[in-house]
Amino acid sequence: MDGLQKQNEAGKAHRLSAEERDQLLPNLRAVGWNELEGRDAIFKQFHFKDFNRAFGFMTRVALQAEKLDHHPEWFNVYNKVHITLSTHECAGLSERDINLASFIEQVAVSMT
Ligand SMILES: C[C@H](O)[C@H](O)[C@H]1CNC2=NC(N)=NC(=O)C2=N1
Repeated sequence: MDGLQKQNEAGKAHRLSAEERDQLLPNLRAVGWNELEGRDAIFKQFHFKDFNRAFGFMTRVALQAEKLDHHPEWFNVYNKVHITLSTHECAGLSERDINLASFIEQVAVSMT
């Protein structure tokens, strides 16, 4: 299945409404995700024990990102991984970002 088919199946992404944000963001805020200023995106910094853990985490996230056809913007130095999530298609935060962030949290918990 190609990216376009997957996107059509998933439907077109829409920017989350204020009500959707009120419902979906508190859980992520509680575990350290924050909205960026000046851009409709969410951001979190992860710290691992060492590079092996950080890169193992990134590998697992990368495989899922490819499956979802939704990819993180990220930055890694040694044991730190900084992640920004946003949706190009709607130029802002969509449910796809919330879903990927939730998956990332599960992986992070299993790596620490
Ligand atoms: C053509 C391709 O399906 C799109 O560009 C996908 C790929 N990965 C993506 N990742 C993210 N974070 N946002 C997107 O809108 C997005 N779109």
